[in-house]
Amino acid sequence: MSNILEQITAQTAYDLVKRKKQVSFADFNSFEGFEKKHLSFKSTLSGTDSISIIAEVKKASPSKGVIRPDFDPVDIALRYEEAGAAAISVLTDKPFFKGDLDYLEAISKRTQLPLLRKDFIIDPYQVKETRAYGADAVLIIVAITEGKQLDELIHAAKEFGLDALVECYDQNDLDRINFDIVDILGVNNRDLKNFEVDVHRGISLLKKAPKGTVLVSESGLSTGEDMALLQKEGIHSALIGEYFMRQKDPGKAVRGLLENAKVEFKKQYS
Ligand SMILES: O=P(O)(O)OC[C@@H](O)[C@@H](O)c1c[nH]c2ccccc12
Repeated sequence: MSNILEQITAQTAYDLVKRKKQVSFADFNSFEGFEKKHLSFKSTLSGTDSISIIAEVKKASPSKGVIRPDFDPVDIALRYEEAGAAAISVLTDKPFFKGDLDYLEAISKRTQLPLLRKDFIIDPYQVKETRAYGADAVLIIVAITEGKQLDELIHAAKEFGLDALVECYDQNDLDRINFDIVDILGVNNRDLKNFEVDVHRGISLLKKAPKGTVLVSESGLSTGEDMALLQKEGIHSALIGEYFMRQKDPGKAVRGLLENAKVEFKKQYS
């Protein structure tokens, strides 16, 4: 793995040493997130026949720089909720995505939707932290883990009452997943070596998961055609950030996309 993920993971490991000194593992027990009732990320994604949208709150990305200069995370999340998003993903990585754990906490106090923490998780400390700041689910990226670390993180998620969205890029990643303990699979359509997006590659990988797995197509999605195609292929959910973040009203964009998805599905597949 020689790409941006390596750089981000190295930075994360470095920052973690400092953070652990500021707040200990045990300190998290008194955080408000532990009092919040857990919302099921998994069932919200798979509860309907039509595609569900995980709408992402993301100010910047390594490939695009600042995407949304005028960034009010709580306002964006509330607009997503009102527009019919199924769940909300919140970037918390600071150095590369200009995210913040405080955004996650602030959003968790205002929305009724399940929240996914999007970060580079390499240590059970971060899993507990995810719950402490009010999330319901955590993203676990297979490619930044080694050996037993992957299963340890998935077990930590269960221990702290979180759903785990386990993310793959390729067959290698997929082969490392133990589907006895993983029930939500994400495939990133974006190749992190050259940032190219291929939705079809993502779909074929997702379809290799065992029956009953909740399937999430991630990245580079923006059209009703994309949504209709995913729905036809039996993919439960689409994770979308940049497209919404570039629209003046991200809520209106979610509503529009859900409507276009229906129109396209009818037009092409029924
Ligand atoms: O903004 P996009 O292209 O709609 O993509 C959203 C999401 O899939 C992307 O942010 C993402 C997918 N996997 C990640 C892992 C870490 C950080 C970010 C991501």
